[in-house]
Amino acid sequence: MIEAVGLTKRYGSTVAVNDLSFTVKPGRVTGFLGPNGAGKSTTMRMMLGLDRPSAGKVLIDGHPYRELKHPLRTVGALVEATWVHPNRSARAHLRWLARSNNIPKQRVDEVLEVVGLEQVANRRAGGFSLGMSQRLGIASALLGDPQILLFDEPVNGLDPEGIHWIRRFMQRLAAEGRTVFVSSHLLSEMSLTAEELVVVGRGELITQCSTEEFVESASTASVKVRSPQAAQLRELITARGLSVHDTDTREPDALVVDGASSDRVGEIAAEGGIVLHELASQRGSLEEAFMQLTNDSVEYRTDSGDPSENTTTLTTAGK
Ligand SMILES: Nc1ncnc2c1ncn2[C@@H]1O[C@H](COP(=O)(O)OP(=O)(O)OP(=O)(O)O)[C@@H](O)[C@H]1O
Repeated sequence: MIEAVGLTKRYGSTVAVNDLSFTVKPGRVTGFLGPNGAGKSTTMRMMLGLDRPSAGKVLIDGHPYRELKHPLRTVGALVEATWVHPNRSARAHLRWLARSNNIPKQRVDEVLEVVGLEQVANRRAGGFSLGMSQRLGIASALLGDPQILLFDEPVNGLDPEGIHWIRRFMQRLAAEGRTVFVSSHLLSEMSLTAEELVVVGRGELITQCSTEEFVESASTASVKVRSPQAAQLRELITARGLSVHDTDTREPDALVVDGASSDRVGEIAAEGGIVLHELASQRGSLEEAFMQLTNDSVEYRTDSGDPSENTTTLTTAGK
């Protein structure tokens, strides 16, 4: 389990992470979702003891990373492109890593097999594709057989097959009972990968909830309806307090009703004896709605008044 408690990181006047508290539980993939610059990498670096919090703490199974007796056996991470000597083979790289961490040599072949690199294990890692390098990075993270795994934007730059593989692989690790925490700036990607989400915007927590709940709240529901009696239908719907507008293409016989189900619109039409030619639920773009949510929910406010106070605070509006 990972616990962030009041985690804060300031770089001069920039507040990269502000009073962030959340919990990541084992047995499921938890997505760490936020637009670029939201503070995800900074948070992950603090989790791994690579950066020191300005305030607050992160506990890994109850301990700060720096106090872990066997860090590699507790947490595995893929946080940035793994450095590999280009002339070294994947196997040699992993053996070197295992040796320097007192991990038995046979574990190297196990992890090579788990990530599907056994066929290319003796090839120079310098000639690996991005997808293969990611697999090698994951093999390194798995060397110590850790129960906790952190991945920072693992699918960036991968082709669809590579993305699919990583997604399935993370789900498999979670199904084995591990704690899997993975960052992304794409809600569409996280909605396919993660069961639980920790959502951040400009360093602050927006929400922690199930992916299903978040997708539901982030996407705007509307209904498109086409009728030869559109004007009459518009009146009936408006009279019931619902908001109606034209379609983007301004079709004369079509209307869009916001925030209503197709059932409700169909019932209203039936009550008025109105003929319908089309009745279709529509979902706004998930990504657009998410950007809106994360942009709207936080705003930067530089404290004025006291010039000695060189901090930027973040205010959460509309929580
Ligand atoms: N070493 C640093 N010095 C100064 N500012 C930093 C440093 N590292 C991060 N920041 C700032 O902190 C904020 C959060 O950055 P961070 O990289 O953690 O975000 P992110 O959510 O991981 O975004 P991305 O997906 O773009 O990497 C940004 O405004 C960034 O410019």
